[in-house]
Amino acid sequence: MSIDAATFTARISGGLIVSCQAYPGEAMRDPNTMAQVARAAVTGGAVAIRLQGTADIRAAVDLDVPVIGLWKDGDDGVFITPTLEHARAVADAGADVVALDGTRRPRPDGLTLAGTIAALRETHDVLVMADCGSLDDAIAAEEAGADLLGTTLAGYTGERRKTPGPDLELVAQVAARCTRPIIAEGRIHTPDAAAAAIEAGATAVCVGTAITHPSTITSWFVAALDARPASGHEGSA
Ligand SMILES: CC(=O)N[C@H](C=O)[C@@H](O)[C@H](O)[C@H](O)COP(=O)(O)O
Repeated sequence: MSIDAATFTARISGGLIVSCQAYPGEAMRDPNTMAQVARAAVTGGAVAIRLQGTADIRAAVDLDVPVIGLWKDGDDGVFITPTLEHARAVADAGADVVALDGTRRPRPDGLTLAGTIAALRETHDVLVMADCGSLDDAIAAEEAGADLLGTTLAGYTGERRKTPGPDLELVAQVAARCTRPIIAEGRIHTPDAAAAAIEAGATAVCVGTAITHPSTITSWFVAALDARPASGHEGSA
């Protein structure tokens, strides 16, 4: 399905987008598994789903909420849908919105962000979400023609401190300077943090790890238990 920017924005406004991703080598790295997790998130009220990889996007074509698709190639530098070719493949797989690196860093194919978005639009009727790491990124991405601005890369590009929770200061800065809808994304680990991101000016929030990455969630609980002095009630043998 193709969806226009106004309709998409209305659908996600004030809502929760759930990012369903498993990383290379992980137990849940399987398109059908991710599609099932996505369906469960929709049951819980997700207004849109973010999926990584063309196979995962194709496996979730039956979702009745819009899909934000991306293709991570590597994990260093420009790796979120880094080239026009990646962006076209994500659109071909059926994503309604193509999320791509929205930073000002050089892209591996030598295109600018504006050139990438323009060329993608020549061949595909999709929206573009720019994953940004700073206010300057967001301003440049808006000028380049992005439909949506994400704070996805805040804390990962060297321009912003990696805050323990969401970078609410950046959300507020982007809201004050830019006109495109803002998706607050990155390290939103609690319902209160999600609400705070909307208060800071986000149009919608996107949560990944805290909902869909059981290994990390488990490690949070384990760390909390390990941090306690050894005094648990062990019962009698
Ligand atoms: C920086 C980067 O590579 N972010 C990725 C973007 O798709 C994902 O690994 C994150 O899980 C996603 O942004 C959601 O964030 P969080 O998992 O913190 O809720």
